Amino acid sequence: MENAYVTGLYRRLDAQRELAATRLREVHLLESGGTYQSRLERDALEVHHTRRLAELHAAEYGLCFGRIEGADGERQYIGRIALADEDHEPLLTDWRASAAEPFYRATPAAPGGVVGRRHLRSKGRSVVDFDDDAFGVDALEGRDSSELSGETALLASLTAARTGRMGDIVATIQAEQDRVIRSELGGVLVVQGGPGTGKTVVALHRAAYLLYTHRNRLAKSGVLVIGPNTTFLRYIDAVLPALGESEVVLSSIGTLYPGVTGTDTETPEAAAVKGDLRMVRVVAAALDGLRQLPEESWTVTVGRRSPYREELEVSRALCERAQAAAQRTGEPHNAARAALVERITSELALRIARDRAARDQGSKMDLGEVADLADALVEEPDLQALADRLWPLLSPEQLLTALFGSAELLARAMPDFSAAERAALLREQGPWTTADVPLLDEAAELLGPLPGSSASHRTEAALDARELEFAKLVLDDFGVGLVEMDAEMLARQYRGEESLRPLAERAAEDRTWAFGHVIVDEAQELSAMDWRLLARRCPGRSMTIVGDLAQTGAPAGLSSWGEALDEYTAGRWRTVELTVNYRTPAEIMRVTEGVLRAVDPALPAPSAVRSGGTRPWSLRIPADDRAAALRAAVEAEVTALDGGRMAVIHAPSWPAELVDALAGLDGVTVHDGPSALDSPVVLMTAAQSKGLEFDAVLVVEPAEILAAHSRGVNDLYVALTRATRSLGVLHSGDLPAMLQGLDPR
Ligand SMILES: Nc1ncnc2c1ncn2[C@@H]1O[C@H](COP(=O)(O)OP(=O)(O)OP(=O)(O)O)[C@@H](O)[C@H]1O
Repeated sequence: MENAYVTGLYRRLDAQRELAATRLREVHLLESGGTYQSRLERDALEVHHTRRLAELHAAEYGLCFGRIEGADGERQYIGRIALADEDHEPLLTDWRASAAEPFYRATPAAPGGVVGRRHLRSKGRSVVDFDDDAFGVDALEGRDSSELSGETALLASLTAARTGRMGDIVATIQAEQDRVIRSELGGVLVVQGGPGTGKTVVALHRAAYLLYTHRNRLAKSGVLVIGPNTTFLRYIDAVLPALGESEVVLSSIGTLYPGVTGTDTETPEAAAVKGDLRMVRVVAAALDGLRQLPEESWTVTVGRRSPYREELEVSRALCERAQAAAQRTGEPHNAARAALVERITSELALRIARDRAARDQGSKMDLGEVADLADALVEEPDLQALADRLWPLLSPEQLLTALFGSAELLARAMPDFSAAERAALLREQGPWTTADVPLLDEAAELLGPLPGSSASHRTEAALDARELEFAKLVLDDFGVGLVEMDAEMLARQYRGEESLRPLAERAAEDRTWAFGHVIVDEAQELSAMDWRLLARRCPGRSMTIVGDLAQTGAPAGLSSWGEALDEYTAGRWRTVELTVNYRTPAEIMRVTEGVLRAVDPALPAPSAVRSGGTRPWSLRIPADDRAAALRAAVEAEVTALDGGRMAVIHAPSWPAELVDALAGLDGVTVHDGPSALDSPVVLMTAAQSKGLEFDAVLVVEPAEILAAHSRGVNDLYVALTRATRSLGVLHSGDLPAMLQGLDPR
C-alpha cells in the first residue's frame, strides 16, 4: 500500500521535473536581445528554473521517508520536498516545513496529537520496509517509552559501513536534534555536545532549514559554514547538496582572507600568540612603528629641474602636525595619507609664498595661487618620498611581513609579551598560515585598500530609480516563487556588476562580505582572533556555534564559551546540549570515561545509543621492534575490516620510519589532505582526525599522544571516540592509567 502511494509521489516528481525542464528550455529559446525588462526577466527565470530542477533532482533518493497520523485519522507523508497534485492538494510535506515538526518531535510520553508514526525505508523508488512507532495510552503499555524515534531505521543507518563521506539524516533526526535544527534564526546559539552526538550533521541540517524558512533574508547574504580544515570540509560537502542546497559557503578560517590559503605549518607557540586578542594592539602598534619621524628635520628639494628649484626644511613639528591631521580623519591608514600630504604641502606652499614675498617685495601670491602651488607640490618626488617615510602606503601582507621580519619592530609592538613569545613570531618570509589569516584581516581593517586597487572601487555606483523600477516589475510578475534575488541584485546583475556567479564565489572574493548566518563547527578550536574575524563577517550576530570543550586541541582554543562570545554578544547567547552519542558503541565509550575525567571532571559524558561491535582491546608491542609489530597488527585489522574504513591514529611527533613502515602496506595512505578520505586505511594524527569517523580505529602509543602538548589528553579523547565499530590500542610502554576496560590481546 505504501508502495502505491510512493510510486504516485515519484510520478508527480517526474512530472514536476518535466515541467521545470520545459520551462528552462523555453527560457533558453527566448531572444537574448529585447528590451531591458525582457532581458532581466529572462535571467531571473533562468536562475529560478535551474534551481528548481536541481532541487527536484536532489529529492530522488529517499523522496518520502515517513508518515504521521493524527487523532482524526488524517495521514500526512513526510519527505525531502513538498509535492501537491494537479488540484494543489498536498501529497508530501517538506521535512523543513512546520507541519513536519511532529514527525520529529512526538514521543510516546508527549505525542502532541500524533497517534501513529511510520518510518519508510526504500531501495531505489520502492519501499522495502517500514516500522511503526506507536503512540497513545494503549500503545504505551508494555513498551519502553524510549525517546528514540524510528529505532530500526536509526540503527540501520548507524551500523552501516562508513563511506568516507557524511550523509544526510533527514529520515532519522531525533527530537533533541530537531530542536536545534528549528531553533530561531536570530542571536547566537551554542550547541555543546560530546563526541558523536550529531553536532556536525545537525548544524548542516540547520543550514538547510534556515535557508528554506528564511530564504528571503538569507539568499542574498548567504550562510557561511566554518569547519576546521579542508579534509573535514570534503567529508561534509555532500550533505547540503543532497538536501537540495547549493548556496552555502563552506570554508575554514585559513581561506577567509581573499587571495591567501593559510597552511597549518604554524608552531604551537606561534599559534598561541597569534590567536591572543592582544594581537589587535600589536598590529596597530606595528603600523605605528612603520610611521617614521625625523630626529629634528628632513630636507626636501622641490622643482629640481626648474628655475624655481628650492631646498625646504621639514621640521619634526610639521611632520607631527601632518601625522595628527591624518589621524584625525578617522579614515583607514591608506586613505588617511591624503590628509597628511595636504597638510605638508599647504604649509610648505605658504612658506614659499611668504619667502618669495619677502625676497621680492610687491610680488605677493594670492590664495588661489598658493593653493595651486600646494597642488603642484603633491607631485614632487621628494615630497612623495617624505610621505612614504611618515605614512607609508601598505598592504596587510606588507605590514605583517615587516612585523614578523624584524626583531626590533616586534619588541616595539609587543611590550607586554615575553621575549620567548616575541621570538616565536620572528620568521623569514614564508607561506601564510591559518593563524595569520585573522591578523591579515585585522591589518586590512586598519589599512583599508591601497589607492587604485580593485577593492577600493568595489562600492558600486548607486542604481537609478528606473533600473530598480524595472527589476521590481520583473519580480512582481513572478511573485513569491522567485526569491533567489531581490530587485537590487537583479538590476545590478543586468548591469554587469553582479553576475549569475554563485554566491559562494562572490563572497569568497569580498573580504567585507556580511553573511546572514554563520555556522561554526569544531568551534572550540578557534582562537580569540578567529572569533574577532568571524564577528566581522557576521555583523547581525546570527550564528550557530557547535563544539565540544572536551575536544579542544588547538593551543589558542577555548576552555569556556564565554571566552569567545562575551566580547561580541554582551554575554547574550543561548546554549543547548546534545546528550546522545550516535557514533560510538557503549563498550568504547566506557574506555574513554577516565580520559574525559582527566580533561575536566565537570563535563558530562554523552550516553551511547547502542552497544555492540567488537570489544575494545589493547596489544603490547615490543619497544625495540615497533615497526614490524605495528605492520602485523595493522594488516590483521585490515583483513577484519571487510570493506569498511579505518584510521591509525598517532602522536604528531611520530618518527618517519614508523610512518614509512605502515605507508608501504596495501591500501594504507598517509594523511596529506582531503584525498585521504578515499583510502580504506589512513594514517593520521589525533588533530587531523577531529570531526571524522571510521568503522575501525587503531590508536597507537596513547602515552605519546598525551605527552605531545599541553592539550594531549583532549587529543587522546578525540582519537578514542572516532570509531563506529571497533577500537584497538597499541602500546610499547605501560598503558596510561586513565585508559581502563580494554581487553588485552
Ligand atoms: N539522528 C541521526 N540519524 C542517523 N545518524 C545520525 C543521527 N545523528 C547523528 N548521526 C550520525 O552519527 C555520527 C556522528 O555525527 P557527527 O559527526 O555530526 O557528530 P559530532 O557531534 O559532530 O561528533 P564529534 O564532535 O565527535 O566530531 C555521524 O555518522 C552522523 O551521521
